[in-house]
Amino acid sequence: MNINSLSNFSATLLPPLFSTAPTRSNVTEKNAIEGRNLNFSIKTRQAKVIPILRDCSLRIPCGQFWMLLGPNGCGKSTLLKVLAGLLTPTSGTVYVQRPKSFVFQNPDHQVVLPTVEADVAFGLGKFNLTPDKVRSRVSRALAAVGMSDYMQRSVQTLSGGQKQRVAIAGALAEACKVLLLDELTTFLDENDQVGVIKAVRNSLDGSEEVSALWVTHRLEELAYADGAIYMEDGKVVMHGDAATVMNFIEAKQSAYIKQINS
Ligand SMILES: Nc1ncnc2c1ncn2[C@@H]1O[C@H](COP(=O)(O)OP(=O)(O)OP(=O)(O)O)[C@@H](O)[C@H]1O
Repeated sequence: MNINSLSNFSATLLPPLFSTAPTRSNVTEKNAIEGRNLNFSIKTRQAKVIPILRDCSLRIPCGQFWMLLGPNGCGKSTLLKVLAGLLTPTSGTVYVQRPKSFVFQNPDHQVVLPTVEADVAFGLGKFNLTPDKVRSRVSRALAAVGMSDYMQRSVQTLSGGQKQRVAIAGALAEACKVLLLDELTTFLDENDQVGVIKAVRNSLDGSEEVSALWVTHRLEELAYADGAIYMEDGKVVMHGDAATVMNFIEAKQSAYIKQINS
């Protein structure tokens, strides 16, 4: 069943995760990402305030691969952009380990240089590294995403999934601690979907330092995750280990099917 069918089905609200806002002194060092009581609203031209995120709290431990799920329009991308610092929350507080990197849904917005090697090396210009160090970082990052054999390839000849993996390698080469990944598999065929998701899993498994939050509406992708957050209507309604969240969503699906059949 498509997860979008559940959007109007009632959800259990969680008790608050935190009693205080995260600051440099009270943030849990073992967490890569913490958001507390995040609200985000937009104002229309008629000055009407529309809430998009409502009191969202979340906590993602270091070194883990988490997914953010929920029906279309529930606020997943908005929450990810708030965590990335691309949007400022109306209220609430955010802590995300640095350096962090946001990988877009459309790799053509991110993979821009002529060859794979040049593209992955692009972000390293600011570090003043020797050519040998640059090459070594690029090789390691491409190995982590299973793209070592593509170093000299023209990016124009890559599939969508391979471009996504190059974009992820670019973030890894810069020693990013947190990857924020926005619906990377939406436009990919099944092979490329699995390739990209395994590339992220592999890059985390090879380093305890990297954590990732992956936005998706494909329930089957939860099989690759350590933990997950399920949202509806701008709210976080469930978070925890991947199996618990999977059970929660499946129970909602069963209850929904029963309801429409009764
Ligand atoms: N700048 C904006 N102006 C008006 N509405 C917005 C704006 N940004 C987001 N929204 C609305 O906020 C809600 C959440 O959008 P968001 O893109 O975060 O959802 P999503 O869960 O990522 O959706 P999808 O799965 O379809 O990508 C949607 O109803 C969207 O139309």
